[in-house]
Amino acid sequence: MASNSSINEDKQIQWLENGIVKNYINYYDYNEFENIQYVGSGGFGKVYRATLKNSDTFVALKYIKNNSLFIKEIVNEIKLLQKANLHINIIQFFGITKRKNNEDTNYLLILEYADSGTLGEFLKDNFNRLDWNMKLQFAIQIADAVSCLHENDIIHCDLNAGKIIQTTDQTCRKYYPS
Ligand SMILES: Nc1ncnc2c1ncn2[C@@H]1O[C@H](COP(=O)(O)OP(=O)(O)OP(=O)(O)O)[C@@H](O)[C@H]1O
Repeated sequence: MASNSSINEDKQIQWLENGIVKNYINYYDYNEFENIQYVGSGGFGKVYRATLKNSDTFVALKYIKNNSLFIKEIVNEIKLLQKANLHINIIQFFGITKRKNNEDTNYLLILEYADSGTLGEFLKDNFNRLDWNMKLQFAIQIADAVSCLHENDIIHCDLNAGKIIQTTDQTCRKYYPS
């Protein structure tokens, strides 16, 4: 008899596969990515930087470990990201891809790539150089993004300077609503 966790896992995988077939989730073939480089690890898996073939634009590929807990997590993250996908200070979600790993299939989220590290790293190096105008800009952007999350009934639960990542344009900060 199938256990509860494997039934749940099947349901989550079904949701992902339906999303691909019915086009409520954009799907990209893993072979379309190149220049794949490791960026860092989090609680749920690893993050890589990559480009799509024939494109110079970087994306982040967030690999989620393959078991029922993490499949649930990836489905949850996709639902959250799709709700808050249009805010300038929230990392954009582009779709998913799949990577075959022997018998297993791993799903990866395709996200906008933030190329300038975390706000925490930035503050470590620049804290004494910040003027009030910059501090105000940070506060406005953070409050604006959090307000967008709350309008969509999302609570971040772990917002800190290590979870805020930056793009080259140092005036634009991005948040990841997981
Ligand atoms: N879209 C992205 N662009 C650039 N770097 C990213 C992106 N997403 C995550 N990273 C970096 O990859 C690393 C792992 O991120 P990840 O989101 O998996 O872990 P985390 O921030 O600890 O959150 P979690 O609570 O999900 O474990 C971190 O160093 C993070 O700054």
